[in-house]
Amino acid sequence: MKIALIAHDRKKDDLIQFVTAYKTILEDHDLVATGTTGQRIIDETGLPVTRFQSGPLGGDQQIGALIADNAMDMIIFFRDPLTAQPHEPDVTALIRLCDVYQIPLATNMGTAEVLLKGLQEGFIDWRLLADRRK
Ligand SMILES: O=C(CO)COP(=O)(O)O
Repeated sequence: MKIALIAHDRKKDDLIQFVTAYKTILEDHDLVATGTTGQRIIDETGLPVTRFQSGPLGGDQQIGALIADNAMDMIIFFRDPLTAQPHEPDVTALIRLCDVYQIPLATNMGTAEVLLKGLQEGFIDWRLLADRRK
């Protein structure tokens, strides 16, 4: 499965903690991330990650484009609900595309845990039936 990992600045420590805790699940999958988040995951967990642009520079939109191409299976996006983001429209657009294309999306650690445990149990296997371009 192709999984996107994204965190706003004040949530990056939480995401690193989460990725470290679930490394044994995540290492079996194809990971992508926005720029700064991806670099921290690489540096601090050793997992291979394909990095896109930083969020404010278009990274959310690049990941959204993969959703529209049916090339993304799950989004884990630890948003900061208490800080205004300069690229809020991009964040909203990414979340909207998850809803347009029925892509599992977690915006906090509680839901992310459920999604990864569901992934491990095969609950997301229906994505394998999707018509994939990549
Ligand atoms: O801003 C982000 C998501 O909207 C995350 O971008 P970075 O991973 O580059 O900090």
